[in-house]
Amino acid sequence: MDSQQRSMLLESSSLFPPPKGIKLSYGTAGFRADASILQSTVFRMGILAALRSLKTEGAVIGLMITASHNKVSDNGVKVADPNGEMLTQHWEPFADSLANAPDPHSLLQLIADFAKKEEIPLNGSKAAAILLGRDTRPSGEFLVEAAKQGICSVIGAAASDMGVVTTPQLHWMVRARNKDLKASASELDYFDQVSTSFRCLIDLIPKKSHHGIGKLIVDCANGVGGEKLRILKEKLNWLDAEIRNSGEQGILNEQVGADYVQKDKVAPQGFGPHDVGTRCASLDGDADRLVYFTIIPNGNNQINLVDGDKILSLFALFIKDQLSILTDDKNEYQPRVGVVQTAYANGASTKYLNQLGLQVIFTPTGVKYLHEKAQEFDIGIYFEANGHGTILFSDHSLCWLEDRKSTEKGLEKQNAAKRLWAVSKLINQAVGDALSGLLLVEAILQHMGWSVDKWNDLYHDLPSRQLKVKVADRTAVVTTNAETIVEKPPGIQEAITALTVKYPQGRCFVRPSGTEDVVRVYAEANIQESADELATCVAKLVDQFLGFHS
Ligand SMILES: CC(=O)N[C@H]1[C@@H](OP(=O)(O)O)O[C@H](CO)[C@@H](O)[C@@H]1O
Ligand SMILES: [Mg+2]
Repeated sequence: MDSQQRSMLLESSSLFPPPKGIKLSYGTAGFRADASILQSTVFRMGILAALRSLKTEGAVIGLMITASHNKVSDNGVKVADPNGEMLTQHWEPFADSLANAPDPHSLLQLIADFAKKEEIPLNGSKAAAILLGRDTRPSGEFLVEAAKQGICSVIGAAASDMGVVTTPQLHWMVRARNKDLKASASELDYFDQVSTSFRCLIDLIPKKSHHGIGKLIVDCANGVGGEKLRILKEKLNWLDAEIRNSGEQGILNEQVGADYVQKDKVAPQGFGPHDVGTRCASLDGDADRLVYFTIIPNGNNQINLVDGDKILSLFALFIKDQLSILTDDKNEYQPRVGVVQTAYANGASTKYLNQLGLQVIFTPTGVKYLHEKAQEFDIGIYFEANGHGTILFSDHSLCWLEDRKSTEKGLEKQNAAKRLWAVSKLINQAVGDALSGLLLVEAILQHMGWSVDKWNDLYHDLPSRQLKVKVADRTAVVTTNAETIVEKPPGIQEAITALTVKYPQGRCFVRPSGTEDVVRVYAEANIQESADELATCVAKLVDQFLGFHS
């Protein structure tokens, strides 16, 4: 590292002292904490993003400032790699050390050692490019400034501020700039691609199933999704959607949004008995999660939840149908389709997907794991139960589709190829995206002529319950087998198993959250009372083993 670089880093980092007595961790989805303590972390992630760009031959790297579904006073930061995916896991320990370095000199030493090990040129000879985005949190403004200062303290690095965007939009732009070589890919290009491919799917609907499926109402969590959906709606003359909770009045994520709706299984604020019978959807604060629901008549705000597992099942079914039109000759090339879930997937969904003849694979929680697994297939579909997911198409499957849609003689086959091609353009190839996911759900329902109830009837969820337990040190919980078994502390797994076997169709697991300071408990059983009871008993167990008892 040359001396100018050294002094720039020392000088700028002295302006951003880290919070005292707090250990930060990159976690399931980047750093998250109360926004007031995050300036130094975001500044340092600006440096990391610049180093990552230098390491990847000047590829564009993304830096998103968001705390997703967490409360408005929180914020967070995560890095997007060149193809728009989450930062490579191999750099996470470096992110942790950077965030926790106690003073400018130790920070400098860490950077120098890491740059040497990774052979990153730090002499100003190469350029680095970073795209910045943020959600609607007020703290985003000053945190973006901290990120810019971090980026600018690496010689040769330049930041482009994309302003307020959804998390998936930022990932999409990063990918487009690197992979599709659209150097100027912007939000407008995103809207163009998404709306064009959506229209293409609608135009390809066979005439006989062309009957309306009625209005959709979307809860936008008082976050960034409201404004973006409004823009999309203007571009699409076919989208009968009413936008609610767009942030003009209510508070971000407060009794609204996909996380609230999915975890508490109640209607968000602003929804009520007058919405009975209407198809409703909910986005989270940064619009990378999507769930659907309907309001139960006289149900005291209770809902029928149509979660990520059911969105996954709808997508899988549609893709399977189109592929079977396209490849009815068994001698033909058959793309390998795979489905990826986590332990939070409802057992009934896994059973349904298996019955469809699909290969289902489990990974630990966190889209970085699901995404990685889905990439092993020609068409990989992944979803977390909470509504985060997408469909990945391999380069090989895209070439095949491209060829089939132009050379195929039969109209039906040609249309099936065109539909699958449009799906690959509509659905975000970088990360789960509530807006493009919503448009794909709407297009498929319209294609099938299905009501939301018909969709929800694909299978019936096993009753489940999720609880959180505050413990002294959640890192004391170590799990294995895609988080379904607890290895440490010793004895707790045996106790959980002994409780679980008492309930018909019982399934239960615990794991430390990667985004909150809690241990999560998940229980499933044949009836709701049993799922509730099992979850409560296991939560007590967790408290006995790990609670604040001296
Ligand atoms: C049970 C649950 O919903 N967990 C969520 C939550 O992670 P935890 O590690 O469980 O806190 O936030 C992650 C990031 O948004 C998301 O990927 C994950 O699915
Ligand atoms: Mg989110």
